[in-house]
Amino acid sequence: MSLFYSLARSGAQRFMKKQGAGPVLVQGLKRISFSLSEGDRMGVIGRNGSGKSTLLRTAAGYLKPSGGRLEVQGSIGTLIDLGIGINGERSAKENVHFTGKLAGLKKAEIQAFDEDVQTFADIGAFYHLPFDTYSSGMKLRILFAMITHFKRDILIVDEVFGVGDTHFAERAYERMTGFVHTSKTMMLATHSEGLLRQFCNKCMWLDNGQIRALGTPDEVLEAYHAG
Ligand SMILES: Nc1ncnc2c1ncn2[C@@H]1O[C@H](COP(=O)(O)OP(=O)(O)OP(=O)(O)O)[C@@H](O)[C@H]1O
Repeated sequence: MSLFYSLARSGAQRFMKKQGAGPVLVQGLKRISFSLSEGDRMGVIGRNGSGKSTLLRTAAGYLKPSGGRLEVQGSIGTLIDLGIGINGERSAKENVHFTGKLAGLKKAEIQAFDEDVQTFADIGAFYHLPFDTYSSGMKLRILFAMITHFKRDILIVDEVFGVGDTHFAERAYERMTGFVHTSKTMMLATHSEGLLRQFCNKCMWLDNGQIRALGTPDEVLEAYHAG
């Protein structure tokens, strides 16, 4: 599949129009082709701007491929953006209850969901204040606790761990290990070779929106370091 970002409403487009040029498009992905089976955990590596987030967002269904096709079977849990699916004017507690209701949970299950998120996130009284008032690390704690509460067939995680502190990273790592083993498939964009080796059996190296290498983490990391 391929993906172009359209800059139709941007200043760049207005400038190009004055020059008599056509629509401005940025190619995010170029003829990407891969398949993952149950049990596969693929790490996605590459330099800044290489297309990792674009690939994950497309796989999660937030972006539609401009060409080609995407087939996904199973429920998807994502940790891609620290705001997606959250009402910023509501507290974490209210968001948890809303998400629980939307997922069709019973009252006791929502209560358990609430307690789990509150305990794991450990953000004190902020749990009752609007989400928009949280720091990035606090948002990560809440969202991470929320998505890992549910069992999912497919887990798609972008490099968001960077905003968490060491204390959170240690606990998240532990919870993630358990969670990864209950999900069937995972995609993880990361700059951390530790995470890659710990959680992944496959690795994709993206360069300028294209696949440079696809194989085991050891094979791909070797190629990546060789340049
Ligand atoms: N909303 C957007 N509109 C236009 N172009 C975009 C948009 N988002 C990303 N791009 C472009 O798509 C390409 C891939 O970006 P992407 O964010 O997927 O890279 P990345 O590998 O995740 O980078 P990083 O490691 O910095 O997070 C880049 O050229 C970027 O400028």
